[in-house]
Amino acid sequence: MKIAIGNDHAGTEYKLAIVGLLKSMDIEVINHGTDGTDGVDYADFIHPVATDVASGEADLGIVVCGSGNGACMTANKHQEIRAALCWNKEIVSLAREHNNANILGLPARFLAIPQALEMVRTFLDTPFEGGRHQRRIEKIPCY
Ligand SMILES: O=C(CO)[C@H](O)[C@H](O)[C@H](O)COP(=O)(O)O
Repeated sequence: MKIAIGNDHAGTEYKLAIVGLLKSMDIEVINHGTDGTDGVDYADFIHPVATDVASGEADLGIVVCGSGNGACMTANKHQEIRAALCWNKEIVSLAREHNNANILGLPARFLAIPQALEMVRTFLDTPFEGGRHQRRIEKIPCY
């Protein structure tokens, strides 16, 4: 499995913790985020994640910014992307089971790091249910 990850300055500490978790699981990581804490513009670091997931270069993506909104809004501009802004592991499960989310969006300023790591594990472990949800997600990119 290969994961693309991106973040702005608000998400750096979280991104580094997530990369550590993924590497401990022998998961390959493509790091498109800033590794610093100087202010940057999230879109510059999130579009490459969405491009990797959309092209199949990465299996899934993870994006992190302060609220998670800017990161998800950016990723969701790509037709093939379903980026889900999540704030607990139950929402993450639903984002995978019902929405087949291919990018997890995390709001760093509203999560503790252990909680974010648990959400990442849930994102990776939870399969899409298909069925009625397949029909529904096929209607998302129509407009
Ligand atoms: O873009 C965002 C909001 O959707 C992110 O939360 C950013 O991380 C945030 O706006 C950064 O804010 P800052 O005041 O420039 O640190």
